[in-house]
Amino acid sequence: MTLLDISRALTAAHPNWPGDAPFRVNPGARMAGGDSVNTSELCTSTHTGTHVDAPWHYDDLGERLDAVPLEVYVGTCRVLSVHGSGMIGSEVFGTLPETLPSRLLLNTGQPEHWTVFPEDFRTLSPDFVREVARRGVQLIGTDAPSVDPLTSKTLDAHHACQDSGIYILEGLNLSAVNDGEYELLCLPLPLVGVDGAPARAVLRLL
Ligand SMILES: Nc1ccccc1C(=O)C[C@H](N)C(=O)O
Ligand SMILES: [Zn+2]
Ligand SMILES: [Zn+2]
Repeated sequence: MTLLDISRALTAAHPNWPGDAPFRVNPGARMAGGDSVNTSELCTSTHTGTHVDAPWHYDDLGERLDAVPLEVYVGTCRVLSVHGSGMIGSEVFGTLPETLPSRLLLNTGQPEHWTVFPEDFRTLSPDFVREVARRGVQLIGTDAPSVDPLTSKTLDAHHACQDSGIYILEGLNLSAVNDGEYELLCLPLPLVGVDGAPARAVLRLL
């Protein structure tokens, strides 16, 4: 079985959403220092690297992560390249079939590694979100750090997703993936009561 890892490697140098707590793996016990094992202490924003958003991230009355069914993140998906700049809108509808699998992963051309946080990335127009929902999508994934622009305060694409019954997966690494249909296996950390969580996401060839 071949698995394509589409998660971002989390290194000490992984850049963060501006203002969030920096990603850190601090040393705990060290065998080199006489301890019986090696351990580490993890410090991370829930929105670092490849991660899912729970609706509570952008809606104070929205579901927390533990209320989101895992089935959302596992199953057939389509990977679609939408390289370019600015908002993704109605111009891509013509290239899409009338019926889409439940999961749509957007390859906007982000590189495998971020050395600095990409402040200018492709985002989604609410019209795009509503139209792919109509065609059957229930999860949108993107290789960008967000579905809305960095400075957005209204988070229109996030809310359009919630209104259309679509969940959100962000910060994928699709740099080595061809367009097509795959099985997505994405499992967020089992954190309770939170707004989102880092996830390991892989694609299985169908
Ligand atoms: N940490 C933040 C602080 C302020 C504003 C947004 C964020 C985000 O994490 C955005 C994000 N990755 C998103 O879910 O779209
Ligand atoms: Zn997020
Ligand atoms: Zn988001």
